[in-house]
Amino acid sequence: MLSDFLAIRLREALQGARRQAERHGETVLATASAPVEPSAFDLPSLFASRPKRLPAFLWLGTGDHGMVGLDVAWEAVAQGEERFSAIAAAWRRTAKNAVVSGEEGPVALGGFRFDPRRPTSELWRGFPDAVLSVPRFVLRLRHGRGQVIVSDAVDHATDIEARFTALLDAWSRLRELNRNPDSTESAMPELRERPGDRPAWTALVDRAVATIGRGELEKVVVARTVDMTFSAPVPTGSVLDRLRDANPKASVFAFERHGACFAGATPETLLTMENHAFQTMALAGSIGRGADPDEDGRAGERLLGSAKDRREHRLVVETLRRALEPFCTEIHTDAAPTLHKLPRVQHLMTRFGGRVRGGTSLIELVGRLHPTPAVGGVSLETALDFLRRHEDLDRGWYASPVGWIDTDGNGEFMVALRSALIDGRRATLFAGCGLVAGSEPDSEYRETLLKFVTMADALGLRELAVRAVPAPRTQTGTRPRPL
Ligand SMILES: C=C(O[C@H]1C=CC=C(C(=O)O)[C@@H]1O)C(=O)O
Repeated sequence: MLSDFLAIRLREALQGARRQAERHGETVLATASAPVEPSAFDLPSLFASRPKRLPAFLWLGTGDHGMVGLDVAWEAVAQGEERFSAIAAAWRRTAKNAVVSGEEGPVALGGFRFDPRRPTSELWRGFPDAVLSVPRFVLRLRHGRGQVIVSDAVDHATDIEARFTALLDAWSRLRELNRNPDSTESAMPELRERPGDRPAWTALVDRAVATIGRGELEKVVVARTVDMTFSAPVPTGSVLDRLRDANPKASVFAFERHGACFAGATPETLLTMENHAFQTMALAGSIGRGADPDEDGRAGERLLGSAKDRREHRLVVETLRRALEPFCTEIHTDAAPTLHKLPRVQHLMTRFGGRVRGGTSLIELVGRLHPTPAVGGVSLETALDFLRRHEDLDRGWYASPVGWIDTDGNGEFMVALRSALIDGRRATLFAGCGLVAGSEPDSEYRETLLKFVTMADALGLRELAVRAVPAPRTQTGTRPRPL
């Protein structure tokens, strides 16, 4: 049962929303919230206990902010190049009219497709070009406090009492499920590389470097996938637990749609906004972690001193600055890149902060920034054209913005890296590398292995060998080869 307190607020919000819907002749979002004891819930287990096929959302930010959303009260879907402005406009209208009873208004979570001009493959069938959803039930933990937020969409004909009872019933069923999280049975993963993958990667990198050599491109980020198969359905709750525990500097996300779950632990902030203050970062240029502090320090120094990685990074910094300038009254950045050390890999990072002009929309600005040259390239159109022709892969939501927004327009969007699409007994893992003049297929290949490790580890694969074996330039074998 909902607490009496929340039940009173919910009925009040539903009634208010119905009056508003009668006045305006459109659907209105009703939201009620009340405090809960934060320690009563474990967010990954709550996510994992969702009934099959119920849409579910998980967001674990780098601070103490996390939330789980279950089911959908309101959703905007958009297709095509204008997807960001369409979603921004839909949210602005809905947020403005929402009827709120309690401290917290509705929170919407969503994601975007990397390139809407590429056809959607079977793999990403449940993930449209852009979706923003307000979950029906959200449990949000922030600053050591917890809130349950219940939302529903109401129109002039909604039977408020029937809706109220249905929400109470649904919530008590979900609370029951929270006590029975998914099985922790070992799903015994196997990771196989498809036989043609390594030569295809070598050919792709060679082609990109040749295109760069001809002066047609400065940088392009190419990506590849590996598949993991499991003897039983992937226990998502344990995977998300492991992602959270192993990646304290990353934001952990999971979006479950139509039975498939897109999840990851990404280190890259695309844009956060709070009361006109924004933050973003350039993250590009990578090297592995050393086995001990000395070796690790030397690897970091090599990365800081690598002309190739500095060029790869500088293009992101310059492009971000140019994209932000028209929208900002103030921008400050780190004077030089620093090392961002993650468990298996370290990156060059330049942080940006400042203030946006009044009226700037978080989602529209996210659309202006995406894709940065950390996942796309320079020049952007030539890089996208290169990827459309030569990258034999549907990126879906990988390398794209995922995040959340509230009714004041504050929120957080990350670039969905170090991620995988989990569907029953199969997971497809994604990783990419920035290529500039001087990039080499073998070392870029090893870099993708380092990037796969985040998800491979969480999915229970203990030893993803990151071997320094040079790739055979031609390979004709047909047997799958373990990595
Ligand atoms: C494209 C990815 O990483 C980006 C972010 C950091 C470093 C990168 C690099 O060094 O290539 C990439 O630009 C990925 O993880 O799939």
